[in-house]
Amino acid sequence: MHILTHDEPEPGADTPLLRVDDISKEYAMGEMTVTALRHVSAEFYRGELVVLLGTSGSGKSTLLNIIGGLDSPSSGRVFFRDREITAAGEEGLTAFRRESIGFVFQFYNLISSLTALENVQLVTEIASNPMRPEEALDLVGLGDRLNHFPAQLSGGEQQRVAIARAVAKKPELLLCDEPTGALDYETGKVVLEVLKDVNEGLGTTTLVITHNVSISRMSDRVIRLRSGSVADVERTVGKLSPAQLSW
Ligand SMILES: Nc1ncnc2c1ncn2[C@@H]1O[C@H](COP(=O)(O)OP(=O)(O)OP(=O)(O)O)[C@@H](O)[C@H]1O
Repeated sequence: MHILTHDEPEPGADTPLLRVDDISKEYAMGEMTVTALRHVSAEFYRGELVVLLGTSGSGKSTLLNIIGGLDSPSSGRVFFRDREITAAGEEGLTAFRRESIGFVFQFYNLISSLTALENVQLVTEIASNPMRPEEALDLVGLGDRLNHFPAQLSGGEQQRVAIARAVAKKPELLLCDEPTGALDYETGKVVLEVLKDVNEGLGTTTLVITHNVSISRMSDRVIRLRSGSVADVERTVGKLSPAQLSW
């Protein structure tokens, strides 16, 4: 049975890898102001797999983009270990994204004129301590598709190339925005298996945005957003593997 208990830090993992401290985000839309996030605080620990759950418009992507240094909050602070990334400046943010963060989006964002291997090489060439691109593609089960172009790959395979590209630089934090949103049920599960393997095999702290409550059962913790606020944080007891999930 799946039981959730209230949030407690993992034993021995009391220093968060990343901490979001009272962030709010407002967008000016002509005369109007849209509030995407309201006083959100959260902590993410090394090696965790955290699911960010919430209905459309609840602020999930905004939070993920701020965590990854793609966007900045209107107020509040974000710390990566003891470094305040909200005070980093453009150059510091670029280095943070390049070295420490891997992104996986719903639509794979591969370069169509480059092979799977070349798409991954784009990242490994600029990272300071990457794995070999072949190794990254092997990790996602695509060691035999190195020279395929995106159009010669299925949606699930393209998403696995995108995951290989994101993890090849050995980021400490992998941020995934609806990674199975464009995939059918079975293919989605294969992609979730790859994310689990990366999380467990490499110890990469992983955040996964989803609308799908069932996917939260493969997480260590679930953070639920509602109208831009954290509605609930729960630890998953009786974690399931993606193969055991159904929806
Ligand atoms: N660039 C922007 N300009 C104006 N408003 C924005 C912008 N980005 C997001 N918003 C608004 O902020 C709120 C939160 O958006 P966000 O994309 O973070 O939600 P979400 O939970 O990820 O939704 P979805 O599941 O549909 O992707 C929404 O009301 C959205 O319309």
